[in-house]
Parts: sequence; structure tokens; C-alpha cells
Amino acid sequence: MPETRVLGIEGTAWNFSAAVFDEDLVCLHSSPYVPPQGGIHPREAAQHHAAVAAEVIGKVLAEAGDDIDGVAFSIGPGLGPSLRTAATAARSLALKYGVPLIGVNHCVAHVEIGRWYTKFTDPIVLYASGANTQVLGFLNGRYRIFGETLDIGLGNALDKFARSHDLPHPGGPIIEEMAKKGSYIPLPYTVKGMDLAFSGLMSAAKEATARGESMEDVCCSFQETAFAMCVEVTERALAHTGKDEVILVGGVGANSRLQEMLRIMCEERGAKFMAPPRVYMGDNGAMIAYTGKVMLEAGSTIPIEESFVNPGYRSDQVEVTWRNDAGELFAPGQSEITERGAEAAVDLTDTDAVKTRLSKGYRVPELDAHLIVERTRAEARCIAAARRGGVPVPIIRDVTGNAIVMEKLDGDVLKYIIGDEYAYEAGKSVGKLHKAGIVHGDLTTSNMIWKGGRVYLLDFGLAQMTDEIEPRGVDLHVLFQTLESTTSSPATLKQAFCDGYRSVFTGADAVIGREQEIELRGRYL
Ligand SMILES: C[C@@H](O)[C@H](NC(=O)OP(=O)(O)OC[C@H]1O[C@@H](n2cnc3c(N)ncnc32)[C@H](O)[C@@H]1O)C(=O)O
Ligand SMILES: [Fe+2]
Repeated sequence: MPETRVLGIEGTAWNFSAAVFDEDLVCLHSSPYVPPQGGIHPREAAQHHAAVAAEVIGKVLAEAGDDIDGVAFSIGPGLGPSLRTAATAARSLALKYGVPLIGVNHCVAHVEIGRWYTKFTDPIVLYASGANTQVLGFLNGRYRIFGETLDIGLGNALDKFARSHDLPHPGGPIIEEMAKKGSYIPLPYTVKGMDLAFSGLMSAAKEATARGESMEDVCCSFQETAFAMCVEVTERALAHTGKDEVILVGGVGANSRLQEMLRIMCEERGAKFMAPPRVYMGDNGAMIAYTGKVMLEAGSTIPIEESFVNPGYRSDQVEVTWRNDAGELFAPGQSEITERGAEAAVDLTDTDAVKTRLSKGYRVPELDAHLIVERTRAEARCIAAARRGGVPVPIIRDVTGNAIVMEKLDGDVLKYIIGDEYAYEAGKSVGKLHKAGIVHGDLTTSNMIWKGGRVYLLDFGLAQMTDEIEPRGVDLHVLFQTLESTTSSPATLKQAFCDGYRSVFTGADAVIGREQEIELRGRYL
């Protein structure tokens, strides 16, 4: 069968770009919109796209020839006016050539061009661009989002900071240059569970220059802090899934320090890392043409009358018809037992369990030391608070800078003995924990031990003190997912757990209700 040839059109934001892809990239042409001042103005970007569309597409078709089998375009996410301009061009070309139209998710296209270039089959993906920052991995027909920004994209944070100092758009590459001459000063580091936030960091960076810190130092610290946050979540996703490949995509992926940090993290864990070259990192037509081609081959086309753009289209909403692997949660030969923790190592003696937080070579030493000490202390504080709240937890014998020495619990890991009685007791322990103002952050049956008629809770590495319902709902959701995937009777176990949970905690119903909402949202946690 001859190779399918697809014309791809990208125009979600700053770049109007078109390409033809068959077995390889045939040609690619782009016309970037450069705002005269300030950031990207959606309507002006769309006007720019409309003005250059004929020329850019004309050049591509002149070079590649017009024997194409389909026309692909970015259907979302992106800026509404820009999306509509590119979509209009795509529709008219599909009609003109009498070929199918393919509506490509822009985020998934960043991922797919990365997979195409690196030849990695089942990687964890750090996708860092202007509007988006996500850690993704493939599981059962979809790209799951393991963690993402809760506020703005990393690129936008960099661009906005640069703009506040009258630097031209895009700020990311300028910050990269300035950062090379700077040294690290502390800025706020925000990882919440598996998610990230950048707007606090951006404000703190502005405040730092306002109080007289040098631009070079602040740029350096902005990068060191934000990138370490991204790499941390990427490493957690690796540990969680057992996958062993990492790729970096999206405009911010062009940054050589970010690439270096990911490379170091992967080397330390024995994973493979690759980043595609710059042309495939930022927005480009090749990623749309390539993804359009594999979608067309899988039969994923869209009728013209249904081809509305979707500015809020999420990567985890895409039905991935073109991958026929399931995506691994654990690579062959690996199991949860051999899972290498991302954060800490536990050594057992006859009587003690010593949990030592690991130093990370990708972080600047000062940030590394700070996070290790802070988190060790916070974990010890949560364990102590849980104990005061009557939750069965190990006794803490000692806390040093990077280690917690705890009582070793001789009991049965709940995962191996799970049954209704144990689930009920687990519900009581978690209920008491939540009542005491603590959220665990990583509740699985591997972190629970049955001893003396009670369920002990272990591993408070991601725990936090909070009164919010949402993270409590997430706690339950994570546990229920473990029950779903590791037991044959999750429904009765969940019921028993909830009975125990309600018996000790008056706020139980609100949390159980929230867990059901979280399940419906369908995001992978
Ligand atoms: C929805 C879509 O329109 C959007 N695309 C987008 O944001 O363009 P992209 O080309 O993937 O990324 C642009 C961002 O990438 C940053 N960037 C480019 N080179 C950089 C560098 N060397 N260091 C840091 N940031 C860089 C820019 O500052 C800008 O914020 C997205 O993927 O979220
Ligand atoms: Fe993009």
C-alpha cells in the first residue's frame, strides 16, 4: 500500500504552519506571528494567520505536490479566533481536494511528533509549552494526565515575567540566556500531589527583582525552581507506572537546562531520555501532519459539518485509535514490589525502619538540601499529628536532616490479605486521619499494615495538613483505584471501607460524595 500523505495545518497560537507528511516529513513552512509589543493578542494572531495562510500552504503544496489523502488541522486547544482561521483553511482544502478532514488535538500532536522522532514506544511525556504543562502517559486507549499545572502554563509564566521587565515576546529563550550568567536564590517551589503551580513563582520572581536581586539570578532561580518541579512530577510518574522512557515536548522543551535536568533524572533511575530537535518542539505543522496521518490510517476523520474547534480540548479526552498497545502500567518483568520510589529509600533493621530521602542530581544543591530537610520534617510532623489523633502509625524514634527512624511494624501488608474486615478497619484509620486534619496523599493497600486488630498507615511522604474536602476525596479515590485494580470484589471492599470511615468521622459523607465526583471527572490520579 502506498504511504498516506497528509497536509497538516497548525494555527492554535503564535505560529501559522503547514506541512506534508508521508513516510517522513516531506516539507514544512511556517510564518510566526510576532506581537509588536506585549503578549499574543488572540484577534491579531488570527488576522496574521488569515493573511499568511494562502502563502504558507501554497509553498507547502508547491513543494510536496497536491496528491494528498487528507487534510489535518489543530482542532484545539488554543485561542478561539486563531483556531477558527486555521480550521476554515483546512475545511476548504479538504473540500477542494475531495479528501477527508482530520481534527487533531494539539497537545497529543506535540506528544506524537516526539514519539515519532525518538522512536520511543511507550514513554512518560513532559509536555511544557506556553499554555500547557502536563505529565502524560498512555494507558488503555488514552493519554492520561498524571500531573499538570493548576494555574498557568510554564511558558506563559516565563513570558509574563519577561514582559514585566519590558523584554520582547517570547520571553522563554531570553530568560534561558540570562539564566546562564546567574546563580540560585530561593523562590517558592509548588508541587501539590502530582500537580504544579507557577503563578506564585512568577509573582515571587517579580518581587525578587523589585527588591534588587539581579535579573540573571532571578532568571536562573525561576528556571531551577520551575524545571525541578516539572522533573519531580515526571519522575513520580515514572515510578508510579514502571515505564522506562521519557520524552520532552512543547515550546519550553527547547530549553537546554530543562533537557539536562531530565537527562540527569533519567540517568539516576536507569531510564532512557530523548528530546526531539527544536523544529519539532514548539508549535509546527509537521506535528499536525504526522498525527493526522496516523489518525487517518486508523479511520479517525471528522465530517466537515461537525468540525467545530474546541478551545478547551484536553489531551485526556482524545480517543487514541492509532495505538494498538495497551500502554504499560508496569513494564514486563517489573511489579509494584520492584517499583523504585522516586523520593526515598527505606532500610529495615530488626527493630527499625529508616526512611532516607534521596538527593537528586538534577536539582541545584541548595534547593535539593532545602527540599529534603523540609519534607523530612513535614513528614515527621504529620506522623506525630496522626498519632495524636489516634491513628495507628509507627512510633518515631528519631528525625535527622534527611531521615526518619521509625518503629518497624511486624504485620501483614493489607494488599496481600485484603478482605471486608480489613477494609473496615482501614476505613476507621483513614477516617481518624482525615478527622485529625491530615491527608495522606498516597493511600494504597501497600501502605497499610494489619497488626493487632488495627490497620496502621505508612508512608506520609506526600501527606499534608489541610481541612479541604477535595484532597480527602482524592485520598479515597486513589485507594479505590487500587482496590479496583488489585482485588476481585472492589464494590464490597469499598462499602466496608466506607462503613468504617463513617463510624469515626462526621465529615465522611461529604468526602465520599466528592470521591464519586472525582471518579466521574475521569482524570487519572
Ligand atoms: C495550545 C497551543 O497554542 C500552545 N502552544 C504554545 O504555547 O506554543 P509552543 O510553541 O508549544 O510553546 C511556546 C512557549 O515556549 C517557550 N519557549 C520557547 N523556547 C524556549 C526556551 N529556550 N526556554 C524556555 N521557554 C521557551 C516560549 O517562551 C513560549 O512560552 C500549547 O501547546 O500549549
Ligand atoms: Fe503548542
